[in-house]
Amino acid sequence: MTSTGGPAVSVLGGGAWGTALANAAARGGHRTLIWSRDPAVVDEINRKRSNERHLPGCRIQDGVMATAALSDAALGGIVLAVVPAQSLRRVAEQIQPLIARGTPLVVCAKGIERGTGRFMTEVVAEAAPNAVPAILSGPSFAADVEKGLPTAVTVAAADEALARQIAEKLGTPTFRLYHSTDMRGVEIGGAAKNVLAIAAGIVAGRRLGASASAAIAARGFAELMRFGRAFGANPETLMGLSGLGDLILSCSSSQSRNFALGLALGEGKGLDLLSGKGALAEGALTAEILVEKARSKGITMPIAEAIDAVLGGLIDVNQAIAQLMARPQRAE
Ligand SMILES: NC(=O)C1=CN([C@@H]2O[C@H](COP(=O)(O)OP(=O)(O)OC[C@H]3O[C@@H](n4cnc5c(N)ncnc54)[C@H](O)[C@@H]3O)[C@@H](O)[C@H]2O)C=CC1
Ligand SMILES: O=C(CO)COP(=O)(O)O
Repeated sequence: MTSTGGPAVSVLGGGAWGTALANAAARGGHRTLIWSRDPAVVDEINRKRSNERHLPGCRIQDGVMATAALSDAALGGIVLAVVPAQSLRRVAEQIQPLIARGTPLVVCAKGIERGTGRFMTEVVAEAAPNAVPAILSGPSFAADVEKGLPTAVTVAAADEALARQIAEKLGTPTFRLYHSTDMRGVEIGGAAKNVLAIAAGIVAGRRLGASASAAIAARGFAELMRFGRAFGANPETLMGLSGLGDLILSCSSSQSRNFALGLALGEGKGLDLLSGKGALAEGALTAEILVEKARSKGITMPIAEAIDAVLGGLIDVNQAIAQLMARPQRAE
C-alpha cells in the first residue's frame, strides 16, 4: 500500500502484457491493481483468478485485484500504462485529473502515435502532465514472463534515481530490469522492432531461407539505428535490450504477433488479415508513421518503407522483395 492507501503498483489495461506484468509485480511482493475497461475481465480476474481471453492458462497471483474504477488505479505508487500505443493518449487524458502530481506513469506499449507522430513518453507529457513519464521495453513475451521464464528489459525515466527505483520495484528473480535515462532510445527500440518483425515474418512465410532471415534482421537493425540516432537516441541503448534484444526476439519467433502477421502475408494470405478483431500487431499501426518520421529527417528505411507499402496495398510481397534486392549497391 502507498501512504494514500492505494496499491503499490497499478496496471492500466487487462490484456496479455498488463496481466503478466501485474502478476510479476505481485510475485515481487507488491499489492497490485489492474484497471480494465472490460467488466467481464475485471470479474474474471477477481472471481476466477484467470484471464482466459488475454493470457490463457495464467493463474492470477493472490496480490492482484482488478477494478473498473480508474480513480482507484490512479492511486498506485507506480502506474503502468499497458494499453495499445494508439489508445495511450485517451487513457492518459482520462487519468490526468485523477493522478497525484509526480506519480510515475510507466508506458509499456510499443508504438508511435499515428497522426501526431508523438513518441509514447511525449504522449504522456502532453496528456497527463501531472504524471512523470517513463518507458519500459525489451524482449519479453507476456506468456514467457508469466511462466517465470527469465528475461531482462529496460526501464527509462528522465531522472536516473526514479528509473532505478522503478527497476528495483518491478524486478523479480526471473524478470530483470536495467535502468536508463534514455527514454527516446528505449521507446524507439520497441516501436521500430515491431515493423521490422513483420518483414522477418514475411521472409519466413515465403521460405526465403535462414540467410535471408539473418540479412533482413541485420539490415533492419541498421535502419533502427539510423532512425534512433536522428531522433536523439543513444546508440548504446539501441544496441541493448529494447533495440537489438527485442529485434532478435521478434524477428525469430512466431510467438511474436508482428512476426506472425508477416508470416501469414508471406504465405500468401491477403490484407483482409488486418481488418477485424485479430491479435494486436502494433507494427502494422506504426509502419506508416515510422516511415513518415524517417522521411522528415531525410533517413532512408527501405525495409520499413517496403512493409508500409505492402500493408497499404501499394505493392505485393513479391514486388517488395524484388525492390529490396534491386536497390543500388552501396557501402555497408
Ligand atoms: N503481449 C506481449 O507479449 C507484450 C506486449 N507489449 C505491448 O503492450 C501493449 C499492450 O499489448 P497486449 O497487452 O499484448 O495487448 P492485448 O490486446 O492483449 O490487450 C490490450 C488491452 O488494452 C485494452 N484497451 C485497448 N484500448 C483501450 C482503451 N482505449 N481504454 C482502456 N483499455 C483499452 C484492451 O481492452 C485490452 O485489455 C502493446 O503496445 C504491446 O506492443 C509489450 C511487451 C510484451
Ligand atoms: O514486444 C513483444 C516482445 O518483446 C511482443 O511482441 P509482439 O507484440 O510482436 O507479440
